[in-house]
Amino acid sequence: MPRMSGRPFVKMNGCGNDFVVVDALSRPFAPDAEQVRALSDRRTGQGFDQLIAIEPSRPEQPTADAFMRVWNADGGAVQTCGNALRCIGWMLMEASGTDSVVIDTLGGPTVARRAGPDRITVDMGPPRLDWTQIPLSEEMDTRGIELQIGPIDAPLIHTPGAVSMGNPHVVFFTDRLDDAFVTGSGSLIEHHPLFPEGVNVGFAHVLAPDRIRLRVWERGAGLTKACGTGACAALVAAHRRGLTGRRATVVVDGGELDIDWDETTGHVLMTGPVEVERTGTLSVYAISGGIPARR
Ligand SMILES: N[C@H](CCC[C@H](N)C(=O)O)C(=O)O
Repeated sequence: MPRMSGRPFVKMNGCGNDFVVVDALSRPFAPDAEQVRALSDRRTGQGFDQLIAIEPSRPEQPTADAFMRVWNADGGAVQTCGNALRCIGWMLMEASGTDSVVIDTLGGPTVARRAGPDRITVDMGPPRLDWTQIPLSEEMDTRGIELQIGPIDAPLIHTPGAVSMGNPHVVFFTDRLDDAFVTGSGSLIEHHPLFPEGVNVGFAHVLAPDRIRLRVWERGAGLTKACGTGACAALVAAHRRGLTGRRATVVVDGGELDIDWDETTGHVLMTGPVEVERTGTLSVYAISGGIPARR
């Protein structure tokens, strides 16, 4: 892996959703899908849910402090990542000594602000709710789309909400959150033809009007410990169904996220922790002949 090995990185996570972060502000970083997959391997690579590059802002968003590029563990480049936006926001604020930064993504610009020690609030912008914005392959009411899992006459789960936070989400309301059900159902739906760009699949159990337990089978990464955009999508979908207010604590495997669908701006604010795990240099190992060989 001549172009990647030796590149410094920072390993971070937000509620356990973990990232390898590369600084590409002054030196381009353009791994191909195969290299991303190799780096994502938790045995022979660095291991991560998403790979993140911090790049100079794009001409389309000159007021942004930086552009955040996201790859899923499966090698696919995607629009955005909520938990990573908190981590990158924290890094940029630490570096600049400011209390807020604008981070542009393929899913649109966002604003990150300090919310306490190692806690960041990200204004994720407005949810996109039209079927063409999810996107879906046919016109449907995104408050409850025609989709189900299980026998036609006795579905196990059905009529999920559909929301885009710059990336596509479908949210089922159910109390079945065990690994087998989430993994089995999520992997079935992730590439369903109703979602031309694939989809992140949320399983939300509404515990109270201000509290949701959520697990997410992520597009391109599988079952993760947390999904920031998924938590935003779950709150928006729940409120649209009259199941919660406009604010809720979303309890994910790796912690809690506070989500607020602001009535005045229509924007979704996500607040949660950031954690630095370690630093290192990119490399992958090929096990050839039983002897690890650095490439
Ligand atoms: N799997 C997502 C990207 C990462 C989203 C998630 N990790 C988050 O914190 O928002 C997608 O393909 O759209």
